[in-house]
Amino acid sequence: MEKMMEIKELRKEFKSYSSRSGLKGAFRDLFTRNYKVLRAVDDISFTVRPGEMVGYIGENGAGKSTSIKMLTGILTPTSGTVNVNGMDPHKEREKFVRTIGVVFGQRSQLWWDIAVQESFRLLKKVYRVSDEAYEEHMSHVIETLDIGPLLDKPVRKLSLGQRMRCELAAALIHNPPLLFLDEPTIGLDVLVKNKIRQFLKEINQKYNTTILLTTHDIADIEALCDRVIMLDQGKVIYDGALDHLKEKWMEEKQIEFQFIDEVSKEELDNLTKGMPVLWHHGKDGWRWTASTEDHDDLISDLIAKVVNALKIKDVNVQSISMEEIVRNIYEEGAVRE
Ligand SMILES: Nc1ncnc2c1ncn2[C@@H]1O[C@H](COP(=O)(O)OP(=O)(O)OP(=O)(O)O)[C@@H](O)[C@H]1O
Repeated sequence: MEKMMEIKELRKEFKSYSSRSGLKGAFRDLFTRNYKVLRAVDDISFTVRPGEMVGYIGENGAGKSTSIKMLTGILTPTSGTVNVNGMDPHKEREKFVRTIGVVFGQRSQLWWDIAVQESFRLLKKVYRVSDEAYEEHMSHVIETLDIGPLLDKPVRKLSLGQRMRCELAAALIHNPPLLFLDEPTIGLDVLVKNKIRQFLKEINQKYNTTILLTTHDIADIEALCDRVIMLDQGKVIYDGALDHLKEKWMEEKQIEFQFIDEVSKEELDNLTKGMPVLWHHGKDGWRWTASTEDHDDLISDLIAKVVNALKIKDVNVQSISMEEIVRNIYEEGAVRE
């Protein structure tokens, strides 16, 4: 099997030093420091084939950025091995960066004060892209992303959506076989989001570009990725098809109750003892959601029990959304078999 990325037992630990109090403590700190070890990435392994679009997701602090930094050669692993596009990203850094494109939503690789076009021209030089290759490839990119009218504007004059489209174009100047995208649609309106998603699909189809996509917007993943890798506390807790996740969780129903009086979780748990129900807190103490299996009898039973015991203002039965599925999985920290 051909591989674009092969990650084995990858680990990154950070040491954080704590200082002791007082003068004596400070004196001791001179000789021996107390430190704690935080394992941000905890022996993760996976492979990615050429042309795959993989959603790389997890809660804040799950270890996504740290692992991507290792995959792009910015950080060295504590242990484990990384092979991306046939190289060790850290050891062969110069050669390596020519073969990848990176978009970090929050950081720009365009120069703030000069026209977008000038940034593109500089990057073209850095990546040693020939005029012909640039013309052929970029005229299409510029057209599809609809950034022609922006090219002579300095980046600082662009809106976020305009800038993100230019960032994407910049990451593609050398037509890399591999793209790392970190929150490429954050803060954008739906139209721009769709345009970017459409564009990513296109380049994936046209050039078989491999894409690793980090996002908190599950709709990005639904639109683009057949596969998701989910991290939690530095570990891979799910690696597989998004559809499969849906199948496992979609059989659920969410029943949202709005109560007249405040209720506690204990009360609700007691009430539905013996039933396959998980209670989640809503926006306030009056709102609770019960997740349960999708059987009519069960749902009627559950509602009947709650309504008999507690005064309710409103009740609402819904199928679970992808966002919620992911949130539930994060909360439980594991994927049910
Ligand atoms: N340079 C560092 N020194 C010490 N701890 C760090 C460092 N970088 C990250 N961490 C810690 O490692 C853990 C993983 O962080 P990381 O940034 O990889 O998470 P993330 O999944 O990318 O989160 P987010 O979605 O917020 O970007 C966190 O607990 C973070 O505080």
